[in-house]
Order: sequence, then structure tokens, then C-alpha cells
Amino acid sequence: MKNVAVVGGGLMGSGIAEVSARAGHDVIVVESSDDAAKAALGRLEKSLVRAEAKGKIASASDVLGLIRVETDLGAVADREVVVEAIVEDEAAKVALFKSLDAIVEAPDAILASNTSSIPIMKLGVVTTRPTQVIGIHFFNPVPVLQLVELVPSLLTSEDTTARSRAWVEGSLGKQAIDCQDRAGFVVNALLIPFILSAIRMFESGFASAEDIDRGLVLGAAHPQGPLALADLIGLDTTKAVAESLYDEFKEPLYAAPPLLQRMVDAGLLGRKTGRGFYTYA
Ligand SMILES: CCCCCCC[C@H](O)CC(=O)SCCNC(=O)CCNC(=O)[C@H](O)C(C)(C)COP(=O)([O-])OP(=O)([O-])OC[C@H]1O[C@@H](n2cnc3c(N)ncnc32)[C@H](O)[C@@H]1OP(=O)([O-])[O-]
Ligand SMILES: NC(=O)c1ccc[n+]([C@@H]2O[C@H](COP(=O)([O-])OP(=O)(O)OC[C@H]3O[C@@H](n4cnc5c(N)ncnc54)[C@H](O)[C@@H]3O)[C@@H](O)[C@H]2O)c1
Repeated sequence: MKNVAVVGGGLMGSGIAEVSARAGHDVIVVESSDDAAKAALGRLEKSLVRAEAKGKIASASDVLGLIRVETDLGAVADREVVVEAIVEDEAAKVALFKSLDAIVEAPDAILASNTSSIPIMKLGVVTTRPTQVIGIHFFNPVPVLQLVELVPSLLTSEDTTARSRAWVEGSLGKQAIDCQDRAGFVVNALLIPFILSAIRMFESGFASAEDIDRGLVLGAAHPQGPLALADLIGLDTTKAVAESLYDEFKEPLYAAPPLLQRMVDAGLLGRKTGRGFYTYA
């Protein structure tokens, strides 16, 4: 598969577009507005310039030359694989998969979602080709983290799963694990209660954000603490993902703590807005 589209060029979509172009694919990114398209291009340029400066790629401009950022979803018509990476909102993703089904022409194209927590079946069944709908879940930052979770729904064909595996492992150089189609898959089912517990610990005044994070970095060898990680993920996404797991399992451990809700209401979304549990320059 050489022609790739990524719908949504935010934190994750720009990373998926970057690793696809670095693997030599022709990539189209679709964003929802001109401003969002400009922001996506800015993220791509910044990350590729950094990769060039570190000697990881020969030329940022050559890789950037493989990526087009568009605002018309019709641009994805000729793609062999489309990866959806828009906001974690089930209604928005359902609407998008209906549109993709109508637009994408190749009869065997793969329609993938990078969702963190929404069951893949909910997206597959709104298309006429659920056998070709699969979860391909990348991790943040995409250029750095090796893992991809492959999540076929009950209706996804073995051929779609095999071709998705060949793409992420063979072309992108990632490592895949297989997950069943339950909200949270493998990693988030374990990571989310951990991050939410850290937020509850901070909210209760038990320890400072810095000490909670230093505790996990120095005492459990995590690369960063859970509150810094929530800021990296984005607190809007953190909240949406928690709600989706709560919706699936009705377990209190997945309930979004009030502080998280208030921070999202206030627009304190972490790194992406400059302030979350920490403040960023
Ligand atoms: C309620 C919970 C809700 C969950 C929500 C959903 C979660 C989601 O579905 C799944 C996830 O992703 S879960 C989240 C999973 N994610 C995690 O768990 C992340 C855990 N954290 C980490 O892995 C590390 O702290 C970082 C890699 C973020 C920074 O590393 P550090 O050591 O503190 O800082 P450093 O020394 O600056 O960087 C080291 C190297 O990385 C490179 N680089 C950095 N940022 C980059 C970027 N944006 N782009 C490209 N490259 C980037 C950098 O160039 C350097 O390269 P070099 O060649 O070695 O010089
Ligand atoms: N943030 C993470 O750490 C992380 C990790 C793995 C998976 N994910 C998942 O990836 C997806 C994207 O998350 P993100 O962190 O990149 O979010 P983000 O908010 O950074 O980016 C979402 C982008 O989608 C765009 N968008 C929204 N609706 C659109 C539409 N209809 N058409 C085209 N573009 C549209 C927005 O303009 C925005 O740029 C979510 O499903 C999330 O759960 C996130």
C-alpha cells in the first residue's frame, strides 16, 4: 500500500502522516478548516526539521514533499489506506466513516481508525464494507513509540488484518500486538485507570503534581509521570477516552474525576494549549 490518507492532522494524525511519508508513501492529510490545515503543516514541518537536525532523515523538505494537506475529504478517493485520526467523539467518527464509505473508490481499500477507545464495530457497521474497517492504534509521540495495536472487529476480514499488519510492520517499521475489539484495547485498559488515579491523588491534595510524577519516574522508571503524560496526551482526549471506557464497562475506576472535567471546561488541555497540570512556554 503506497497511497495513504490521514483524516485529522492533529497531534496523532500529523505523526501518522510523518511516519508514512518517512516510509516513502504518498500521503494526503485532510483537515477540517484552513486554519487547522495550516497548524497541521506547521506540526509536520517542526517535527521533520527536528528529525533532520538529529540525522534521522536526510532531508525534511524531501519528506514534506510527499505530504499534501487538504480540506476537501474528496481528496481521499484514490487512497489504498485511510487512517482516521479526528477527535475522540463517536458521533463525529460515525459521520466520517459514512462519508469515507461513499468517497473511497478502491474496492479493497482499508478504512482504519486510530481511536483510543471507541469499539471498531461501531464504525464498521455504518459502512457497506465492515470487513475492511479495522483499528490501527498508534502511540504518542508516533515517530518515537514503536507499538501499534491492531484491532479487528468481529466483522473485519483476515485479509484486512493481514494487510494492515504488513503495512505497519513491513512498511512503517512498527511492532504490532493483536487486541480484541473492546473499549481501551490492551494498553489503554491498563493505562487509563493509572492516569485517572494519579489525577484523583492530586485532586485530593495527597501529594503535589511534581511529587506524584517524580515518584513514578524515579521509583518505577517511567519515562515521564502520569500527570505530565496526561498533559502530553491532551486533557480533552484523556477525558473523552475515560468517558468512553466508563460507557463500556460502568466501572468507577474509569470515571473522569471532577478536576479533569473542570480543567477541560476551562480550556486547560495540557501541552496543546500551554497549560494543564504544568505550564509550558
Ligand atoms: C485517562 C488516560 C487517557 C489515555 C488517552 C489515550 C492514549 C492513547 O490512545 C495511547 C497513547 O499514546 S498513551 C501515551 C503513550 N506515550 C507515552 O507513554 C510517552 C511516554 N514518554 C516518553 O516516551 C518520553 O517522555 C518522550 C518520548 C515523550 C520524551 O522523551 P524525553 O527523553 O523526556 O525527552 P527528549 O530527550 O526530548 O526525547 C527523547 C527522544 O524522543 C524524541 N521526541 C520527543 N518528542 C518527540 C515528538 N513529539 N516527535 C518526535 N520525536 C520526539 C526526541 O527527539 C528524542 O530523540 P533522540 O533521538 O533520542 O534524541
Ligand atoms: N493524544 C494521544 O496521545 C492519542 C494517542 C493515540 C490515539 N489517539 C487518538 O487519536 C485521535 C486524534 O487524537 P489527537 O490527540 O491527534 O487529537 P487532536 O485534537 O490533536 O487532533 C484532532 C484533529 O482532527 C481534526 N478534525 C476534527 N474533526 C475533523 C473532521 N471531521 N475532518 C478532518 N479533521 C477533523 C481537528 O481539526 C484536529 O486537528 C483520537 O481518536 C484519539 O483518541 C490519541
